[in-house]
Amino acid sequence: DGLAAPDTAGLTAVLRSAVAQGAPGALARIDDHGTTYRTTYGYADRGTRRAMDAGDRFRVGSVTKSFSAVVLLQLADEHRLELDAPVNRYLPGLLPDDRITVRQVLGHRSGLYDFTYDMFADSVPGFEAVRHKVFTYRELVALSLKHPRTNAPGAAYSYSNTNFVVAGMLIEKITGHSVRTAYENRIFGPLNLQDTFYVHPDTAIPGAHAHGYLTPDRAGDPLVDATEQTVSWAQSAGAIISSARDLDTFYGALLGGRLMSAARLAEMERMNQVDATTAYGLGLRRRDLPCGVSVYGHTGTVQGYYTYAFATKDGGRSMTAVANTSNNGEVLNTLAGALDSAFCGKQGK
Ligand SMILES: CC1(C)S[C@@H]2[C@H](NC(=O)CCCC[C@H](NC(=O)C[NH3+])C(=O)[O-])C(=O)N2[C@H]1C(=O)[O-]
Repeated sequence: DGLAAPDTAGLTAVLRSAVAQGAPGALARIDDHGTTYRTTYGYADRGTRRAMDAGDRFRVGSVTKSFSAVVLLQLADEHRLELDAPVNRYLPGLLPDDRITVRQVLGHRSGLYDFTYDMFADSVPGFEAVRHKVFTYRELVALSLKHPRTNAPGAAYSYSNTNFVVAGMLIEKITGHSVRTAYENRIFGPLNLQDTFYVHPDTAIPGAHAHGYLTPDRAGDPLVDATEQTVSWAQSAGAIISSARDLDTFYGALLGGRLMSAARLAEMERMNQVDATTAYGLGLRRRDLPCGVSVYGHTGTVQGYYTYAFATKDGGRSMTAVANTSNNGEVLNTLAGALDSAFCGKQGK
């Protein structure tokens, strides 16, 4: 594939910087055509001072959106769903505009307002108010519909968690099962993702895991251990738990064409430009790196955890990097450097 060898020293330096900027710890794993690189820095648990381990499980946040999109694209392959059909064909009366289609929802082009803007305007109080709450999908959609749409259906890209709450409703309506069952039967099981779980509404992360620490809005206030939460505000938009090994396996299999037909994968990868270096398809981001390599995957931000999980277009090389803090823009930006180290090598410097 002509890629430069991964710059593992550079990758470790990225993690060290993230810790210097406020993350208690960080981890990264590269799977490159059968060769695995692992690196960690700092702590998984500030209380016990346990060191971060590359095998630690964590909350993946919006990386969940790729899993939800895969299930719906598989249903399209099975002729049980049409991407250009109105959402309201499958969920009559749910949305106030019959023109909003499944494809627009999966591409963040529906115009549905993102209810998390209000929910997390004040980061710590907003989190504490919902960390143990259990929402129904309809309650979350109702929070969105209190606001006008951000754009006419299909007219613009406007990222919104509401879209992937609707995706979860579509999965449950069309399959007749919970999203948990759909994820397990269609992705977790077939790919043997032994570190990957959908435990909503339980709050515990099974097995060895990194604690996640929410950075408060006010400088100097203490970090908040956000590890235990239902993530019910996100569910099919952000509640999956996984590991770097499993996310590398998932995006390697997805981009390697093992989870859906080539035609559906091409639709997932049909991108709308978001800014100079990123684009969005259907539950999938593309990031264009300085060395000319484009990688495909998703980012995740959930209280306590930042995730980058990306792979080359053929799935031959994948990388997952995680810092166990959130609400810290410096750390989020620094962690993006893991992509350059993993896919551009030393030339990425
Ligand atoms: C588009 C994103 C960045 S936001 C979206 C989703 N995460 C959320 O919607 C959580 C937002 C609040 C998280 C919280 N921030 C605040 O409370 C700020 N007041 C924090 O940092 O812990 C996810 O994950 N996506 C990211 C993605 O897709 O990369």
